[in-house]
Amino acid sequence: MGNVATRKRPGCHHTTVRNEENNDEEDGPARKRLRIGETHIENEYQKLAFKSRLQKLKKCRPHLKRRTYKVEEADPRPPLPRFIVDDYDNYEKPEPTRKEFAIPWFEHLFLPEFPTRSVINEKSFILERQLGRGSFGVVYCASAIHDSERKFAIKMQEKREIISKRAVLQVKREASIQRLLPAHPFIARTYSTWQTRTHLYSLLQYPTGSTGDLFSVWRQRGSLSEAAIRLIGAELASAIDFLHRNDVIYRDVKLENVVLDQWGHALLIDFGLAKKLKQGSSTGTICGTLQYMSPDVASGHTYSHYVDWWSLGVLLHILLTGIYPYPNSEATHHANLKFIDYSTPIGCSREFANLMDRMLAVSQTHRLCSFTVLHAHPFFRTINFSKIEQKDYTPASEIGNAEYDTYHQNDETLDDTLFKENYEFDRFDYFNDRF
Ligand SMILES: Nc1ncnc2c1ncn2[C@@H]1O[C@H](COP(=O)(O)OP(=O)(O)OP(=O)(O)O)[C@@H](O)[C@H]1O
Repeated sequence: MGNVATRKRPGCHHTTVRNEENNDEEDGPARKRLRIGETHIENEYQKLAFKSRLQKLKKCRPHLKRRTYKVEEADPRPPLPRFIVDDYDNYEKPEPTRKEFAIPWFEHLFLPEFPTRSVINEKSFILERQLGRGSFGVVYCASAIHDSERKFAIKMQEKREIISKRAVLQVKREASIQRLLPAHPFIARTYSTWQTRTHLYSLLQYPTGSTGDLFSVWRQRGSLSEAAIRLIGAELASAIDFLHRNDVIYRDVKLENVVLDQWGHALLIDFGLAKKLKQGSSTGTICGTLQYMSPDVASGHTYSHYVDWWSLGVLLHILLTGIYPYPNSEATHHANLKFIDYSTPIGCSREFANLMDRMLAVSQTHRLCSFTVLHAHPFFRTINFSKIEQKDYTPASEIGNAEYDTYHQNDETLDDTLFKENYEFDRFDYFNDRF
C-alpha cells in the first residue's frame, strides 16, 4: 500500500481516502498539482480535472482540435453621421462602396472610359430635339436643367448594338481620344462620358445656333463660294494639323463630320475612326468612307497622317464642284476604287484648281501632304492662320455667294438622292487587329 492522502472537500463532510497511485491514474497531473497547496477549493479541482481529461481525450482523438475564430477587423470607414429624429427623412444612407458589389460585365466592358457613377448624368439635361443618327444611336440637342441657355449635344449609344457589331474597342477609343485632346476652336469637345445599364452617353460641345452639318448646308445651298471654301478649308486644316501634332490620325474627314455654328465656323465631330499614332509612324487598317479614301489606304499598304489631307481635298472639291474628283460614286469596296480620270476643276480660280491638283495627286511625290505646304499655298495666301484660330473671320457671310458655274459639271454630277445614297451606304469601315 502506498501513501495515503486525506482531504476534506468543501461542502462535503465525509473524508475520502484515496490511493495516490489510483488517483494519479484517475485524475492525472491535475490531482498531483492539487496536492501542492493542499488548500485549493473544490471547483478549481474540478476545472483542472476536466482539463486533464480533455488533454487525454485529445491524445486519443487528435482531430478534435480547438476551433479558431477569425476576429473581424475593425471597419475602417468612419462611423455613420449621427442624426436627430427630425432629420430622419433627410438622412441619406451612404452609397455602398464599389468593393461590396461585383460589377456586371456589360458595365465593366466600357470602363474606365464610361464611368458608371457620374456626377453629370442624363438626369442633368433636358433633351430637346434629335440632331442626327449614328451607327449605334442618336445624337440630341440638350439643355442643362439648371441653365436652359446652355446647349449641348448628347450622343446616346446602345450597348447592345455596340457589342453585337464588335465595336467596343472603337467606341472606347473614340471617347478616350476626344477626352484627352486639348481644346481647339474647330474640334468638338467631349465634356463628360458615362454609362447606364443599357446606354453609353457622351456630352459634347454643341456649336452655337448650329445650322447643321456641312452636308446639309451644301445640299440646301448648293456649291459654296471660293471665299467660303477658303475659310472653312483653313479652319479644317488648322484642326487636322492640331490633331496630327497631338499624335492623332483622324481618318474620316467628310461633309457629315463637320458641323457649322451660326457664324459658319466649322467644328469637327465623330472620332470613331481616329487613332493615336505618333508622327512618323504608320498604320495599315483599311477604314474610312470610300469616296474620301486615299489611294494609300485603299491599296492596303501602310500609311500615315498625310491621308487626312487627301480626304480634305475631296471635301473641298465637292464643296465647289458638287462632284467627286475621281469616278468612284458607284464603288462598294475599296478594291474597286479607281484613281484615274481626274480632271482639274474648271470655272474656278487658278489657285483653287492648282490646290486640287496638288491635294488629289495620286503620286505622293506630287501630292500636298502637310500643313506647312498647304499654309503656304497661293489659295490661302490671303488668310492669316492665327486670325483663323481666333475666329476673326466669318465664313457665314461668304456661304451662299456661289460663283461656281454649274454648267461645268460633268456626268459625275450627283443629284441629291444619288449623293445621299453614296454617303449613307458606302461607308466602308472594318476593323482588324491593326486598328
Ligand atoms: N457635337 C455635335 N453637334 C451638333 N451635331 C452633332 C454633334 N455630334 C453629332 N452631331 C450630329 O449627329 C450626327 C451623328 O453623329 P456622329 O457622326 O458623331 O455619330 P456616330 O455614332 O459617331 O456616327 P457614325 O456612324 O458616323 O460613326 C452627325 O452627322 C451630326 O449631324
